Amino acid sequence: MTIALNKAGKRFNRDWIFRNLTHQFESGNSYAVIGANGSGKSTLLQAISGAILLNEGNCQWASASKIPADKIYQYISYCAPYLEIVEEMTLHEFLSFHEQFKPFVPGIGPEQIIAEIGMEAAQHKRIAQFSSGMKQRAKLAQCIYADAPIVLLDEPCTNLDRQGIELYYTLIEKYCKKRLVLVGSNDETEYRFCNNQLNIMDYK
Ligand SMILES: Nc1ncnc2c1ncn2[C@@H]1O[C@H](COP(=O)(O)OP(=O)(O)OP(=O)(O)O)[C@@H](O)[C@H]1O
Repeated sequence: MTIALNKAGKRFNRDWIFRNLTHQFESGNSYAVIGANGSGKSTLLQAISGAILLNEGNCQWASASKIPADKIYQYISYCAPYLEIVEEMTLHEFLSFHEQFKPFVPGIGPEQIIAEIGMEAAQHKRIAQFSSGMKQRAKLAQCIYADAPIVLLDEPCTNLDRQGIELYYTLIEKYCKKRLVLVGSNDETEYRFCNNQLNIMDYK
């Protein structure tokens, strides 16, 4: 999988968030998108996901052949604080529901995921009753266990305690090595495994 940004630019009203951004991202690599609060990390991840349009330049996605923009969501798994989860469901229901749209990595189902993320005791509790750290574990699980070649993680350790952060590293190590991973963050804890860095401040 490759993602190629070519002279990409995004503005909201008259404010350019980034401009003239040319960069190639490849499977088997992990990229930290860094920069101060409000610099445009989430905006860039959303543009790469195809959720928002660029104002100049382009983003091209390719596997064996070019992937059209309206199909790229099938190849992407996304975890971010601004993405909601269905809180009326229990964790088990939520994972089973999600699996119908995007299958999990082969051989893994909701039960095994719940065991691996250490949430057996909470699996039949409504997500609305979860703590913020438990919700984040559920979001990470839904994202990382999905069998998608591109993994976009925006502030992935939000609300996680030390054990939650260890779990995050374990999931990255176990399931993300061959994928294309982008982490939007200004906290090194979240992106210390990344072998590439892109500072959004360089594209102002
Ligand atoms: N829909 C929108 N309409 C107008 N401005 C927006 C919109 N979304 C984001 N912005 C602005 O774009 C800029 C970049 O925001 P973005 O959320 O991408 O930053 P960030 O680097 O992810 O920040 P943080 O580290 O705080 O999460 C900010 O000034 C923000 O106010």
